[in-house]
Amino acid sequence: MKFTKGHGTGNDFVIIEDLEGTVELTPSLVAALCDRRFGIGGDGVLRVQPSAEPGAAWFMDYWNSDGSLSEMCGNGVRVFARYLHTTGLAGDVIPLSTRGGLRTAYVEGDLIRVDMAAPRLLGDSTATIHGVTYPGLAISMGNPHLVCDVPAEVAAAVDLSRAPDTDGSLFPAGVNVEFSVRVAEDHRRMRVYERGSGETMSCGTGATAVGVAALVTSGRDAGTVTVDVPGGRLQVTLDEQTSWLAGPAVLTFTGEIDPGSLVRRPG
Ligand SMILES: N[C@@H](CCC[C@H](N)C(=O)O)C(=O)O
Repeated sequence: MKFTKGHGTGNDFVIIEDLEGTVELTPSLVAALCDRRFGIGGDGVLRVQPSAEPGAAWFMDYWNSDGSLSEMCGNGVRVFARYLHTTGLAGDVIPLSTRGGLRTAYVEGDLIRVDMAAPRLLGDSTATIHGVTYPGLAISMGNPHLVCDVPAEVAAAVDLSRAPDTDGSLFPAGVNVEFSVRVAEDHRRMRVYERGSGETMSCGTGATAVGVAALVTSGRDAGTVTVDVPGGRLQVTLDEQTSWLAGPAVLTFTGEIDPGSLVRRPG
């Protein structure tokens, strides 16, 4: 199986081109591919497939590193677009379909900007870690997020080695939790616990949710927010129609792996 590795601000993916629909991806194969010691390593897998949906030539088949599926992945869209552009499968403007709906990526040199669609505000909720409860704002970016505003020292110290406890009735399929720190008026820094992948160096839908939360909690429905993640810097813009995510996306290496050679991690 041929693959390409890529990342967007450190959120890294194994990209598998499957134009004929012949690759049999399973949750256990995805988990084995994403294992950083027993496999290639990655926060998720992006399978490149032709889209059956009108308006998009390509479908981003996104899988989390534990083998679960998600509706959307913002950095995934940017890396997926970089792959399509670099391999000549697409031009500078790339409409693509995801489980969360159509998105369009724009290749602008080193940056890839994505129309992330309009966010949906789902109301207040909480995340609890080691008995401490953090209030947050629930936002759907196609996939579910909970943005908790915290002081810098809390964000630095919070234990994200396991999933925060969250409201199962609001988030029946789990949630991605962002800990957002105010750096300045339109500047946030965040850490994230991603559903299905654990703590990652970046989350594009999460950064977009953080930017949206920063704007709406200050009474605005439009603006641009810089969001720093452990792996770099993203720009989030909200306007009357939609939200936007911009940042770098790079392909790092290619390779070939025999799925049969992947040994299951013991335990
Ligand atoms: N890293 C992604 C989000 C990936 C999906 C997420 N873990 C989920 O299960 O919803 C991003 O860049 O948005």
